[in-house]
Amino acid sequence: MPEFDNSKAYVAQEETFFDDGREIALLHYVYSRDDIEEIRDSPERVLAAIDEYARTQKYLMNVGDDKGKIVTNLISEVKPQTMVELGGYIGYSCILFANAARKAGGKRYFSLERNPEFAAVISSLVDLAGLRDFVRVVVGPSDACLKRLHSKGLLEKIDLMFLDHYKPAYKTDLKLCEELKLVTKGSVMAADNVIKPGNPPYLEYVNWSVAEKRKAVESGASETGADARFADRTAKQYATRQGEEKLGETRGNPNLVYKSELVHSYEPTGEPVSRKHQETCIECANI
Ligand SMILES: C[S@@+](CC[C@H](N)C(=O)[O-])C[C@H]1O[C@@H](n2cnc3c(N)ncnc32)[C@H](O)[C@@H]1O
Repeated sequence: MPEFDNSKAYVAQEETFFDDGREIALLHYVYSRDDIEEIRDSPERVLAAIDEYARTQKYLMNVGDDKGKIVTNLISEVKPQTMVELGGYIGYSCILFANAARKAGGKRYFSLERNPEFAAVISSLVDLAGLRDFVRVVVGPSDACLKRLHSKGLLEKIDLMFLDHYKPAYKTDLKLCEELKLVTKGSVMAADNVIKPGNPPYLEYVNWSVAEKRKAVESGASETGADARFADRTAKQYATRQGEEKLGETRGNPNLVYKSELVHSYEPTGEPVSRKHQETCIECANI
């Protein structure tokens, strides 16, 4: 893996690192730039302006340039007609991946974001980037959004899904997509942060055999709360706004088998201390 280029590092992630007004401050930062007219309709320049904010003002929990490349490479390979992301935040991954998916001949990019304020920021920046006709920003909890899009016939199959939202919901949302037949043969999943901070239930699930999954279904084990293996900080990351998280109970489709690959990369800060922890991974799983 090449060394991290420190000149592009985001500022450090402090104790409070989102939902303190910085998302709206980002909008003011972008729209008050002298070069706003040159940025308009250019996804690359909008991304550069977001990166500049996160490098000079405040940290943003974006996928960033390095990990982003893993997914844009996957988009070139998979050429998804329909791509879905779970967790849009301020729209960085949305603009980066929707631009790549549109270039690869795709039809639609759905960005699912629960926080309505963040969703409004995504919409504004997507519009600025000239991607309004390609991207649909959907506001609400991912499971409810997926069910609604499916029941309205707006989403029938997911070719590529980027999971980057509430970590304990990765597994339950994947199972929901299986159950609704949104994820089926040929679908590819790219899951962020599966090693740091880690996602044991998701990794376990995509690596289980059909027999192991059937056994879990038969045991009828309940999954309505965060798995005990998650650190409190991760399980309660959005608790200030959401209170206690309730996960949907889903059976999934135990007959699907995933091929998995772990890809190492860097957080946009280029930090932390030891090399091992510096490496974060995107889990790419396809059926
Ligand atoms: C790490 S950020 C996403 C970053 C974004 N993918 C990027 O790289 O630019 C996680 C986002 O997921 C959202 N989120 C958390 N739980 C969610 C849920 N259950 N459904 C939808 N969005 C959720 C949070 O509000 C937050 O904006």
